[in-house]
Amino acid sequence: MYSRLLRGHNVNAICSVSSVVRFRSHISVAPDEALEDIISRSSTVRPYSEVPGPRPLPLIGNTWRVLPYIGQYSVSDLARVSRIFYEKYGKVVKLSGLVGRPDLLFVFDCDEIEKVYRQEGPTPFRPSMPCLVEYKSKVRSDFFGDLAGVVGVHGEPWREFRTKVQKPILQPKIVKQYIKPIEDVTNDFIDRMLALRDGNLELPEDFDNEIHKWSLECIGRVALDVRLGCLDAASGENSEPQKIIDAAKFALRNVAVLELKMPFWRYLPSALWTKYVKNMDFFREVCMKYIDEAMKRLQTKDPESPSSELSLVERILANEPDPKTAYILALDLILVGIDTISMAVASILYQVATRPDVQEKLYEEVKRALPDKSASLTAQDLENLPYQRAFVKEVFRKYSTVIGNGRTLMNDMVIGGYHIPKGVQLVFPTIVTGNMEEYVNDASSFRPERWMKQQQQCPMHKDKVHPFASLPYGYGARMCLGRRFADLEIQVLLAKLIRNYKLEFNHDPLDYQVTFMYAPDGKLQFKMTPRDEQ
Ligand code: HEM
Repeated sequence: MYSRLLRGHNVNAICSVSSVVRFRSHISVAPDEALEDIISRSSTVRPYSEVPGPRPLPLIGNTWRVLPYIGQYSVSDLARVSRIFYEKYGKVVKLSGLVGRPDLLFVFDCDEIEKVYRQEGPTPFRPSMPCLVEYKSKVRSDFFGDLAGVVGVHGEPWREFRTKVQKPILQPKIVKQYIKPIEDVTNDFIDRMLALRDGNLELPEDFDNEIHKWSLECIGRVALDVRLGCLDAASGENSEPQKIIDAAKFALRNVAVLELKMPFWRYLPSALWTKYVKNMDFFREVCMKYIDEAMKRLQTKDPESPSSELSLVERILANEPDPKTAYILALDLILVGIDTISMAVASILYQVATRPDVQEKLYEEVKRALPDKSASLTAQDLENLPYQRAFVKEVFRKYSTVIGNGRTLMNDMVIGGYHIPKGVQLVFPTIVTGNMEEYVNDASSFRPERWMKQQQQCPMHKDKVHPFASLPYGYGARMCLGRRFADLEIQVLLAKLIRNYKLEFNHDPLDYQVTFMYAPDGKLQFKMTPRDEQ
């Protein structure tokens, strides 16, 4: 829907007006300020047309660069491409002439990123997933109606929905109540890992799929109070949970392809677009089956049940009479909450297994915090793991699972000394900014200590991290809705695993690649040895 609106927006007209004038550098623009006012008080700001970047070819623009066979970039190379853009063109880079979509503006300047984030209004516009927008607002508008959820929804409808649902999902007091359910699921996952090991104590080649099963089982338990059975021995490739995982992966992993590589679905329904719609229909229907069952169970549940036993859906229903809100929220959470955290965990475990010194420090800390390794975890136990928390932050900084975030400019703005017209889509590539020496001291070293309180840091290093260089969960009103649960799930899994087992990776090092997320590409055949057996 919004991409259609933007298509009509004449970026070039603004450029041509502005190109005759030089503006003053680094002026923020008040939201309702007219272009003429900016022009009249500016003398050094450069016009949009002068922003450097790969030159679009006549007629086919820059889309050819990501086309199969002839293009120089592939979607899986997006992290590398971001780095090349920075090295070749500087801190502000324009990728224009993309079929069916506004220009992309890559911003590698953390002060400018901060400026954009800090002045965004109450309804920030993250330009992700126009294909999902099309699906929710057009193809299946009969189902979604006015309540389209948060993912791919913008403006007032997004704000209204998010306001209704975010309290139980983000309140630390409520989130802590899920430590036990998540620990139960995680214990089953670790048992399954043990059972899956081969004669060399190594996990199977498709271990990343097992991580996906754990994350789906966690969401099912937390959001719907249902155990989906993903971790049962019988859960094979034709099981329903596996189909949910495959459908969610397909939906997210084809976004970049549908947007950058094969954007022609906007004009003619391509085979990939038809498959995307069928896949989303399947995903929606199979999830609805479980959500419906959860709703039916609720009707027979004892109203006196303690609040610690409520699922997220129940908490929403307690304040929101329209059950559709709960349905749509659960769908959104399942859609974006499986692949994101699974790939983050794949990356985190790979870093644990390939950094024995760091793993020993993690182990020493968790042994102190949990002297009885079989005792249940408490919120206080997790509080006592500062190095573990810092370790996760450092993995996110150095190997940013989400390679970048973005915002559509809602008003003209000056960025990096250039006048940028509204409608342009800003990309903040955290995979690059989190590794820039200018913003992070000793950026190439992996040092979790940099995130710890001053007294725990090495006196040799003056640790500085620009607060906008590494934002794994985004920023502001639109920040990740599942971040507290994602963090909790990661912390519980690491504590339970490292307290009891040693992880190794005895194969050729893996390269990181972008699927939807940025994660090690290859077989995660970790060797898992019980600590007591050494
Ligand atoms: C480590 C794992 C995860 C990472 C790195 C991550 C990262 C992100 C980022 C960067 C955004 C965009 C924020 C912004 O625009 O400022 C986002 C949005 C979102 N995330 Fe996550 N996420 C993770 C896990 C999850 C999980 C497990 C769930 C659900 C249970 C989830 C649900 C969402 C939702 C619903 C949004 C859209 C929020 C909105 O637009 O209002 N995420 N996430």
